Amino acid sequence: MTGQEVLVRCEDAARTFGRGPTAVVAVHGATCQIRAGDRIAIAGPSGSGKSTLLHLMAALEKPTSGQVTWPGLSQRPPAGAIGVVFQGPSLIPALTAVENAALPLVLAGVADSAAQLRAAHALALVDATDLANRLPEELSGGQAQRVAIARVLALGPRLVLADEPTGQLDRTTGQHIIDVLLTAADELGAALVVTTHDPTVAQRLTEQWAMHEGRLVPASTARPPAGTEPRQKGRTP
Ligand SMILES: Nc1ncnc2c1ncn2[C@@H]1O[C@H](COP(=O)(O)OP(=O)(O)OP(=O)(O)O)[C@@H](O)[C@H]1O
Repeated sequence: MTGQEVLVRCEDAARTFGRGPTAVVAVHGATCQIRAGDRIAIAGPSGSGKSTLLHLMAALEKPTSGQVTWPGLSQRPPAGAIGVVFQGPSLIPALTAVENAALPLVLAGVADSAAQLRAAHALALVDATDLANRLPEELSGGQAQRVAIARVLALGPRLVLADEPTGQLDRTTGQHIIDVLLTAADELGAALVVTTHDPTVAQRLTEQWAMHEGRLVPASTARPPAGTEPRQKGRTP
């Protein structure tokens, strides 16, 4: 088990939007790392910088100061190795669930038949095999979110970053989505980071971090990550 391998390292990474008096510091210098096998919740109110921090980790945003590196991933910034699940599932309406899940693979140049097979496997991981031939309009919010998660899993990511994946769902469905993410991360051997407003969602992850006005608050480790070595003291945050 590569429990100590660092997948993402943020060193004093900050992101400011705009300039001058109207500039918004979305993330003040954040220092943290995500390791293989981690199960981390990042909680915080709306506007506290959770999405921006996730985007920095996913290389969707560049830090305005400090740096983000991916020591355990072969490509920098990593392509495909980091999967991002967004709050709204944003499936393509004209494509079936399996076609949606296969789309990133097809766009990456994987042959259609192989992409469909991998997509079908990913749908099975999220318990959505029976939804494969449905169009997005025929799916409930929770079902659509499971398909969106399958779309990410089909790429075989080493790290899954889920940005408020339960934000638009009722509590029971939201908890099911967390079950699905945890099971799929275990099956894939991927690390998992989930941002949330909901403390009951945050408690489902092994480790809880928090954002407050753009600052990452030190972690409280609820329990040691399953299958990994005990954490070293002084880990940040
Ligand atoms: N592209 C952008 N341009 C300008 N300001 C932005 C941009 N993205 C985020 N911000 C600002 O940065 C701050 C942090 O936003 P962010 O979306 O990271 O917070 P959040 O905690 O994820 O919020 P939510 O839970 O509502 O999604 C907010 O004040 C937001 O308005």
